[in-house]
Amino acid sequence: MRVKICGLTTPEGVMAAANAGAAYVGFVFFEKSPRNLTIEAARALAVEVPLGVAKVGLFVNSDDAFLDAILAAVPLDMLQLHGSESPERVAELRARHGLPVMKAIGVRVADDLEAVDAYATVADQLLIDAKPAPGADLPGGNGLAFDWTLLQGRRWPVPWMLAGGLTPDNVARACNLTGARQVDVSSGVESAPGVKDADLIAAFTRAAATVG
Ligand SMILES: O=C(O)c1ccccc1N[C@@H]1O[C@H](COP(=O)(O)O)[C@@H](O)[C@H]1O
Repeated sequence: MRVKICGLTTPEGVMAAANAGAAYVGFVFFEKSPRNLTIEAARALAVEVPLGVAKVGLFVNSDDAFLDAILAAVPLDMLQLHGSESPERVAELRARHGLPVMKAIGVRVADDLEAVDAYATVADQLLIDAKPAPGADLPGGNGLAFDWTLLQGRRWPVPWMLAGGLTPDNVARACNLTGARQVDVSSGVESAPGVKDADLIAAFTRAAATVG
């Protein structure tokens, strides 16, 4: 089981994630998020991440200038695209930056899964998240789960991660229901929006590790 702890904002949070065995740490570059980082803050965190833990940058419909500025300063290992980027834009960014790209797709009903196939041919990984409520400020990071049974029997040709409303209490059940072998969490390991809790991070990775 591989765990991504997203929305880290402090060195303590980064170390809590690494010590708990996270395979990925996520840094958010989206102004509306309570987890948004400046370039300087992100760089200071990224250089402290232990070797072997992948540093993922989360972007929402970012333009080239913004991505260029971040990537010139912050040593990221993967791009997470969490907006309405088209399959063509995913392919373009993957080629332009030479980094693996993980495309997030929001799901509320079975029909939402139709979009996944188009991205499976251009992205290195897929992230299946809950679709936010209409008018929500954030396209993710809302602590909102979806009906996990929608994923039963689904297979894609690239690795995928499950996200959306995961917590230490529900992550094992979510994985057992969906077959997920990678999970991403933000709100579920926080004591308040944007404030990561080391005990919840450890509890989350422990719970994920119980999945057979
Ligand atoms: O974490 C954020 O602030 C965020 C902002 C904009 C888009 C996505 C964001 N987070 C991602 O959302 C999912 C689910 O998060 P949660 O566990 O339900 O809070 C996850 O993939 C985060 O990486």
